[in-house]
Amino acid sequence: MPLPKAELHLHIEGTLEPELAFELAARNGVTLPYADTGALREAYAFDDLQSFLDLYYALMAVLRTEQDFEDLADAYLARAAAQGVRHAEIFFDPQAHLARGVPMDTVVEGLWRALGRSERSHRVSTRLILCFLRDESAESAMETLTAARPHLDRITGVGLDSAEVGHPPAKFRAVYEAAAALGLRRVAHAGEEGPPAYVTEALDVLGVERVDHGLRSMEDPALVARLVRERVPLTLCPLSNVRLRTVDTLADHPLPAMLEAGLMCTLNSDDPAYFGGYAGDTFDAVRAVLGLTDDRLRELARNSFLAAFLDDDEERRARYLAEVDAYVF
Ligand SMILES: Nc1ncnc2[nH]cnc12
Ligand SMILES: [Zn+2]
Repeated sequence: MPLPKAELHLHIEGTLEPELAFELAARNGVTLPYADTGALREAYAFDDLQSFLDLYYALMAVLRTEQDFEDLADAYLARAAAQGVRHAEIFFDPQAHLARGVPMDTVVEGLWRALGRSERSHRVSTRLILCFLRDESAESAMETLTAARPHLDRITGVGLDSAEVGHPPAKFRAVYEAAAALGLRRVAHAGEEGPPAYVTEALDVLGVERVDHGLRSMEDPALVARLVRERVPLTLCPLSNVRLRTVDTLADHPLPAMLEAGLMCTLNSDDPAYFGGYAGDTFDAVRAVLGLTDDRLRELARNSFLAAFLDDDEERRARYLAEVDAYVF
């Protein structure tokens, strides 16, 4: 039985496995520029974040109907459950779909068809987090939030993703203020490829409660001290960092140093269909390669539930934490 855990950094579009991509392409009459799943997998050799994003956005062409989004989310939840995920906070990128003529309604309601029954079908509780694309304009982000207004009963928070460098968090001050006024929780990618100053800005200007990645915080000792002091959760994604070449190899990943420094780290899979592993695979990999002790793995699992947006269901959080404490490695 795998260690119980929460997944807090997961792009649902990044769970699109090649097999499902071809199935949806056939269903929707979309022609993919790859002969088969093997040829598509061969394209998964990335130089950096942008080279990944180019393929990630291109493959979304197969996602058209509510059924497609439901199937995508259902496939993810089944895989996650098999790897010990008990709670998943799932990002989605509505602007990438709106730009292709797929309405917000189709995306949110399609995802919700899977998420709304996930506790029964997979024993996984869920939250949905709407991400703004930071390489689009601040006005577009605000329009997206407005388009999401009728669906806020399904949406727990907002996030910020896509190409980081050159798109500092402060660009999105107004939309984060509007999101906070609507009662939405706030997270943002920062310090993945961008500098530590973006992490500080995400905290101070956007008011984020968790930092997605935050890897480059390690370059700034004063920032590390602050993150430790304020117990800011970082949603780390080591397999993603290797595939996008922010670290050379998994053995070079700063996770052990980050834990040693007292940072509140969590382990996540980011875009598992592209980066070679889901949540359980990620735990297995860091255990094998970085030699983390059972106590450290338990700490990472506990952190994931402590950092989850479960404030409206503390009983559930306590149950999940008890499952972690009772786990025998
Ligand atoms: N790792 C990542 N960084 C930024 N934007 C993303 N969108 C999907 N995956 C992402
Ligand atoms: Zn991400």
